[in-house]
Amino acid sequence: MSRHRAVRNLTRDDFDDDFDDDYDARLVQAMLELREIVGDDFDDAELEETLLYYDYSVVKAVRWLLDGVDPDAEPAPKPKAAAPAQKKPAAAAAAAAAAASTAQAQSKNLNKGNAPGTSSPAKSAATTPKKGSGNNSKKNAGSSSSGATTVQAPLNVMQELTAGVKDMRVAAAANSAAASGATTPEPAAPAVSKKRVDIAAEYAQRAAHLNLVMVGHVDAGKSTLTGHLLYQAGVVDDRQMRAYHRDAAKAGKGSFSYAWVMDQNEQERARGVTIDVGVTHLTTPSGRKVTFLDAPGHRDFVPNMIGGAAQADVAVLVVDATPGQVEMGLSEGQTREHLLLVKSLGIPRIVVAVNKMDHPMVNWSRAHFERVRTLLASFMAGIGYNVESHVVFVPTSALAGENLTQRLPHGHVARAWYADQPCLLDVLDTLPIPTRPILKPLRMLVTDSTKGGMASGSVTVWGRIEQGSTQIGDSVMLMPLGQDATVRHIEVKDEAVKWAAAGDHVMVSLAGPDPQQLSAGLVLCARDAPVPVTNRVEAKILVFEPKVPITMGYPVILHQGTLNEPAKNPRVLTKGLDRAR
Ligand SMILES: Nc1nc2c(ncn2[C@@H]2O[C@H](COP(=O)(O)OP(=O)(O)OP(=O)(O)O)[C@@H](O)[C@H]2O)c(=O)[nH]1
Repeated sequence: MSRHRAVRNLTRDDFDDDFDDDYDARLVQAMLELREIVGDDFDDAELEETLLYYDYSVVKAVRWLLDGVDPDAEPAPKPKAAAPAQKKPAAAAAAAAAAASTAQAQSKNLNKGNAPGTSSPAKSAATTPKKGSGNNSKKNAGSSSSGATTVQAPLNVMQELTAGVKDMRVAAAANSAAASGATTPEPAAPAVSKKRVDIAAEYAQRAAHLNLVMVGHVDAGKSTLTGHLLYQAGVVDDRQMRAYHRDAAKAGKGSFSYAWVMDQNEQERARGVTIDVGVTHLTTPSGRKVTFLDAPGHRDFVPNMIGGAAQADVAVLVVDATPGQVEMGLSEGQTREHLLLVKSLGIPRIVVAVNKMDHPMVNWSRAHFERVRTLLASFMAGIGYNVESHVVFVPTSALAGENLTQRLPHGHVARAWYADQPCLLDVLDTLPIPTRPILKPLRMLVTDSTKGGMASGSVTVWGRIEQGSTQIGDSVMLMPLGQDATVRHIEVKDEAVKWAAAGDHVMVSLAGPDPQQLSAGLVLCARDAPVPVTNRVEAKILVFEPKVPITMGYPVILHQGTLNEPAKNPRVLTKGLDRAR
């Protein structure tokens, strides 16, 4: 790009002495980034002009070009100049260019003697960018309750507390920002662009998607079951599986070879326990997409398990059918703890895989299966599950791969009592798919992040979209940082996509945010409807079997996705006995 090129009415020669190579490099970099996002619908001059206007901010330029929204617009009484061009008349473009010139000059302290009337940068409300924005603006303003500092409505269950906690965490970090004047940003005018994907329409065409979390006591067989299921479903091919068998046997862990499909890191394999939540996907025979979150069963990793369960629609509880194991898991083990957590997180349905049915002490005995079913059903009913309608029991052998993706074959020892009944995959294929709030403003809880990504100068975040949707080019915001960002790349199930919606586990590359400030627990929000910031959460808490009285000052840890924070000054407002339902 030429260094002295005229940009419509804005000519660099006007202040050539003050442009240096640094500025050229910034412009070239910004041009490249902007081009990557907006595609070929705008010519170089338009991109350059917009970037100059917005002081090289790619995020703002995208906002203007794709959404038709001036990100710097304020409700000023008298517009002083137009925002930069989005296919607009030459006169307006000239005004914008002049304004850009002024803004640029000011930003570099050029003090070139600006013409009267253009002495302030043209960052006031300039043009009404696109039709329809007014109505949406009102709608969004109502739904975002900007500036709220207290979550007012008492919430019904602990699942709601978790939602509230998001705000609390947001507030905790925002408090420091508030000291420097930062507050919950005002909702900006929403965007409507002809280039945008109609996500609601595309979503209606898309295959159903279900998120499952595998929970249960340590060694019940969660990873083996998930790994074997993936192998039988063809997600893991024969060659890969042979390598797992070979490597596991070499390490003296032959019985864990299917678990190695899920337990990928060295520590997990050496210890024979899951530590991190493994995420995998398969497509069922009916075409629905299922995401598996393989949670750790060991008590040391319960916070990781909560992080996984918080992202799930349904829990698959894996229990060891060998004598004494269910009793143990239910008395002090993680079967009990996981069930309580799953219930408190609001997961409405449970599929129980009564596993290790092949074990010589069980040998696919109906009596063992029924014993396990009775014990668990009684416990689950006690914590509020409607076992009849919301819990399904399936006998399985994860190790032998029986009753996972195929029903028990003729001649199988259990056919006398389980003939032609559903295998695990059949059950997963018929579970109801929850309704997703895709039309609400974007909320994605960041569970992990890194500097860099699929495009230069970006950061990458992972998480599940809780509500709303996003697409490439979207203006978004990381809260509570209040940092603007532009969506540059999206992956769902390891595939690049143009958009993603509520329920999707996504990897999103963003242009704009400061990589140093990234952390789990941030919320990626719609720019025009950011999540409100608060430092108080009022919640109704579901308490299971309290062992000590809960009083003022009782220490409370709040879990939000992968983030765990002690609550400050917890106070009990009202007490009441209300059985869990
Ligand atoms: N006999 C028998 N053994 C099984 C079965 N499923 C798993 N196992 C064994 O149980 C042990 C633990 O299996 P994992 O899959 O690692 O158990 P897990 O529940 O994922 O363990 P964590 O994730 O660490 O809680 C391994 O030795 C498996 O081979 C089964 O169906 N039958």
